[in-house]
Amino acid sequence: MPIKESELILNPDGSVYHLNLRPDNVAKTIIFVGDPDRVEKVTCHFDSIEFSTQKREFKTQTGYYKTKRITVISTGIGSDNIDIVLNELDALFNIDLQTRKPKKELTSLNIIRVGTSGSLQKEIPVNSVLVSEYGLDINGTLQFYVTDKISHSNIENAFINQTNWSKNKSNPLAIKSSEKLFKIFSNKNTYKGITVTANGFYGPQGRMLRLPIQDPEINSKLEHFYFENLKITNLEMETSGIYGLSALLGHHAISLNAIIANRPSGTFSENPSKVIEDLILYALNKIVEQI
Ligand SMILES: O=P(O)(O)O[C@H]1O[C@H](CO)[C@@H](O)[C@H]1O
Ligand SMILES: O=c1cc[nH]c(=O)[nH]1
Repeated sequence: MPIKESELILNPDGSVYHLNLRPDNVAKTIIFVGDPDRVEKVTCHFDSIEFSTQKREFKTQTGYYKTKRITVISTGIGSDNIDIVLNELDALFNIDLQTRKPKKELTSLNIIRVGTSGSLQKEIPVNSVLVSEYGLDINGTLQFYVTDKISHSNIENAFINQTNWSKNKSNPLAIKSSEKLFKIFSNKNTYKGITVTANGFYGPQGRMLRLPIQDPEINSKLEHFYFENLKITNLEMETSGIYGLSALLGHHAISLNAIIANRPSGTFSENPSKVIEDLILYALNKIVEQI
């Protein structure tokens, strides 16, 4: 049965609904950034750009960095947007948009997030780079999918017990990064760990301005969480969604975090642009050399 028009929505020009992209606009290696202005901070290093478009917060450019065709797309803020971006990107490659049927031969994408994040460990300072070994979803997006084959219940149960996680919050899901990409992007200078993906920047990341939060001790609990040799290292808003949907759809994903805040010491980078710029170049060169 073809997928109905209300489920897979195409624009009059045949592009997918939110991203405004057609299959030939997108490379198989895709860099995700949050901020639409960060797209050009990546593509300014390209040798050529063949395609650009933007709809809402989703800005896309495709071109060549050295010998490699790469697409850069901004996802905006939050896992709700990741749900849109990953489903529509996957549709571009793995659903025949004419017949509206899934293809028999599926394409696996390489997805590299270049994002910013706040460290939860004193010894992971601002201006460092962290590669997320796991994404821990506390925002509920992945709970709408069937995740039992990709989630790690031993980590999730340890998390619920150690944090005395409220039943009123969505159940956490722990999802592993792509082993292939983790090996490529981590090195002796990068940190690694469990990245918690929250559904907000303030209360959901333990920040209190004027409003009290349900668990004022949550960040200290995250900081002290352990499971075997794993620690929770940082907080941001997209990684677990990218890991979960990529794993379910058969794509490889890795999340690279420029650490711009250190929550236990209360510090913020004096020059966040520099660590992001360095991370962009690091990611581009690894892609060309090893993907
Ligand atoms: O720098 P980006 O990629 O946007 O990532 C982080 O910054 C935003 C919050 O300021 C959230 O999207 C968070 O995940
Ligand atoms: O603390 C931080 C810093 C960047 N992005 C986040 O989501 N949290």
